[in-house]
Amino acid sequence: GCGFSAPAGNISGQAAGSAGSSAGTAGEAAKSGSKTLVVYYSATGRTERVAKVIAKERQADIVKLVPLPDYTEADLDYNDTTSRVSREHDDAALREKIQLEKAVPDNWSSYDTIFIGYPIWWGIAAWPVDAFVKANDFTGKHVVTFATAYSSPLGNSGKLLFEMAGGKGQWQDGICFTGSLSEDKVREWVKSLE
Ligand SMILES: Cc1cc2nc3c(=O)[nH]c(=O)nc-3n(C[C@H](O)[C@H](O)[C@H](O)COP(=O)(O)O)c2cc1C
Repeated sequence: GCGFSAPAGNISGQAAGSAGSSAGTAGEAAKSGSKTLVVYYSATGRTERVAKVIAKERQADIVKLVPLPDYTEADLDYNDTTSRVSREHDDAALREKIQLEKAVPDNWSSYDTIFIGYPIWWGIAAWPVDAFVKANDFTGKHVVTFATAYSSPLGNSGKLLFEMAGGKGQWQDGICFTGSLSEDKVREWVKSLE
């Protein structure tokens, strides 16, 4: 078995754009000169939803990682042992060959905090993120990982990415959102980091 079960429910719709303002957060960030970037990969949109809430909450820039070529629905079929993800899962050499449309975000050196988001694939970070982590220097940066999954935790996904980054930067395990996504829960988590 693949060790994970189907989601308990669909993404629950939360009204976007609450009346709450994050101006205070932005003000504090501006004062300390801190600049945040949210970088994510998302195959089916769940991690993207979380990433957008984080970026809004932190007044951060946001960048989506796009694999070249991108994954089709058939590529993502983990029940098919011959699908692209299944073959990549079985063969680390294939994972290492994955290219991104753009691996180095614009103005990389201007950010001191980087949120990295990804879906959990077979217990680890979806591997399109690997190419991003390997292509950038995290020296002096504070990194927070986050993920979405049906049921799996972050596990050692963050530790593995930290190793791929050559042990550079100050990395902190964030959170893995499972089951139905709640934008309120994402906001709560972001606030708890401050
Ligand atoms: C190839 C593949 C492997 C997956 N492996 C796991 C897993 O090990 N544990 C889990 O809980 N969910 C797993 N899932 C489910 C995804 O983690 C989950 O649907 C995630 O929220 C998708 O995020 P996205 O919409 O940003 O791509 C897997 C999905 C795919 C496509």
